[in-house]
Amino acid sequence: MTGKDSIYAHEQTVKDFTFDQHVVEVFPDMIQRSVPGYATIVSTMGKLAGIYAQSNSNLYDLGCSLGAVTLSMRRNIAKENCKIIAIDNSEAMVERCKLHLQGFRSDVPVQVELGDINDVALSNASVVAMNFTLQFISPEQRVALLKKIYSALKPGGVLLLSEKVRGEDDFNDNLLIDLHHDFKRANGYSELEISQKRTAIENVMITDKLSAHHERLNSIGFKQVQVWYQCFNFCSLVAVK
Ligand SMILES: Nc1ncnc2c1ncn2[C@@H]1O[C@H](C[S@+](CC[C@H]([NH3+])C(=O)[O-])CC(=O)[O-])[C@@H](O)[C@H]1O
Ligand SMILES: O=C(O)C(=O)Cc1ccccc1
Repeated sequence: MTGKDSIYAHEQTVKDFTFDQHVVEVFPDMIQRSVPGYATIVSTMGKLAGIYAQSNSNLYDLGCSLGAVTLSMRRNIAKENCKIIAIDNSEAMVERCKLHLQGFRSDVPVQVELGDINDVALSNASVVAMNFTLQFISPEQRVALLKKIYSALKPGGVLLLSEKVRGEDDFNDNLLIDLHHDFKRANGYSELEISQKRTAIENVMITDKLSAHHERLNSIGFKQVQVWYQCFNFCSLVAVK
């Protein structure tokens, strides 16, 4: 059903990256070959959701794409009366996500919604997952979104946040970028693909330093902020209310 990512294989006038139908068609291959440890991150976010899920609460997957984290969380929820709400603002993603989820059975209800996570209301949450989504939110909207998430979380609830990060200084940023590009080369991406993709995401994906994530989450009120995964510039952390 889905194919190999060759979106930037041919020289082109590179436009800003969007999550359109072409991207949907190759998304599983793209993310797997672009994010070191993606499968581990998704499965571990499911396990963490299983640990932190509370009975009679909502679990959110914000920027759900094809629902990988939703499926992983759903496999691990053992508490009663939990509901997963998966939200994405790409119509193409949401449509494919709904089809994808129909292929699996579970007693945990899932609601897939088309919406901008900056605008949707969140409530009664024990788990909020954002797997590589915050980096696509404009920097000036990030604090407001994280405050909204914090308010929606029940005591003891968690934010599961994965992000591509900027190195702490220029030298280390370039080191992480070089190591990531080696990873992409090893996964079959050409120099042209790597460089054109970099141009495409330049204006739409603004990364923060890991230290900035810590500072922002602490200042919003999260009690424990723990990085549980890092490979090159890809991190995942758990922040408890
Ligand atoms: N304002 C917004 N509102 C809602 N969705 C948004 C917004 N901005 C971007 N998105 C959505 O966030 C997703 C980011 S991909 C997440 C991978 C997934 N979590 C996974 O575990 O496979 C990461 C990547 O491809 O780098 C896309 O589907 C966007 O449409
Ligand atoms: O494709 C890349 O090289 C990226 O760095 C983009 C990216 C970042 C985080 C998750 C998925 C894709």
